[in-house]
Amino acid sequence: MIYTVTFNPALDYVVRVDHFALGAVNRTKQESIYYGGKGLNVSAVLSTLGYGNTALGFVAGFTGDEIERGVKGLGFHSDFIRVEKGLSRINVKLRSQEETEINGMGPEITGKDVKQLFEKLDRLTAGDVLVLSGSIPKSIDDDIYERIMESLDGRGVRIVVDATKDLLINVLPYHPFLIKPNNHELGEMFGVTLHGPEEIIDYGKRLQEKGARNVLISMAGDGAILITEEEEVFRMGVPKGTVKNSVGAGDSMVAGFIAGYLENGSFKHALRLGSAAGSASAFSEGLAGREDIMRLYEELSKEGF
Ligand SMILES: Nc1ncnc2c1ncn2[C@@H]1O[C@H](COP(=O)(O)OP(=O)(O)O)[C@@H](O)[C@H]1O
Ligand SMILES: O=P(O)(O)OC[C@H]1O[C@](O)(COP(=O)(O)O)[C@@H](O)[C@@H]1O
Repeated sequence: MIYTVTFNPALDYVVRVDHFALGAVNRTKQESIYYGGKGLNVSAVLSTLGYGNTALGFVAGFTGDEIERGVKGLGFHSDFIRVEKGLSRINVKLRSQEETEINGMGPEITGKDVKQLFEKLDRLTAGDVLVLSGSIPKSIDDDIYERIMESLDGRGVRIVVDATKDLLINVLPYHPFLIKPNNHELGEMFGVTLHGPEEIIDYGKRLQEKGARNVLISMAGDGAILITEEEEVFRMGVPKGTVKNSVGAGDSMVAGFIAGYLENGSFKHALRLGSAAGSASAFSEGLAGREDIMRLYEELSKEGF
């Protein structure tokens, strides 16, 4: 089975404003709401690609009710824990001259709530895949992903972590199967700004030295670099297309990578399917559909990637 965990699900409120002006009244030209949060996006794209999975996580308040109701239509099974204090987030994604995001804090999760999550995770067995994705609410210590990995250590569960800073650094000694920082997040972890592929590969390898098995570094419109546990380095470009909304591109890439790897165990195929899914979502208003992903997969193959 594949499980995803989203500590901080969200309603993504995507608004388009012509020439956004700070400190003035702006009016939207277009607005949409999506069910978001990194793990939920991974769950949705996995199910689009034919991989059934269960989304775990925490929801609260009326926004949490709506997330719980809405994801029922996205093709995966959900098993959320309802928490009492606070609200699930509404994350604002402002589309104007530039893409600006305001991501909320999320509800208050107690020790009792976290215990319930550990009970659910205790069902995982050898061969299962677990995706730990996204930020955590302020009420939780940033060793939580590490504690989850520690509790599953030795069970043969493949764990994928898509998080930033300490949340990610702390899990590395537990040998996650895959981590997916973007190039900016990779630089931030080491307090540097990275220029060019050589530096990115160098710093990616440092994460491997700290324990990660496979490191996938996404670089938005510049594609991605994969450093595998077999000491191979693959580079991937992007297909042609017009970006409509890049929210969820990284999550789609993670889902495509997992689906591709589970299909035949090939890292090259996983990277290509992950990249096709990432770009297909960047070229869509919401998350990508299967047809678009497969079309871009063929395009990347034809271009020799
Ligand atoms: N502007 C874009 N054009 C084409 N593909 C893109 C674009 N933005 C993202 N992608 C695809 O999605 C992947 C993940 O996007 P990225 O923005 O790096 O992730 P994140 O959202 O985690 O920061 C990229 O590696 C690329 O394959
Ligand atoms: O948990 P975080 O880091 O605040 O991110 C949450 C946001 O990430 C997203 O899952 C999108 O992530 P990506 O653009 O990195 O794929 C949004 O749906 C959500 O609003």
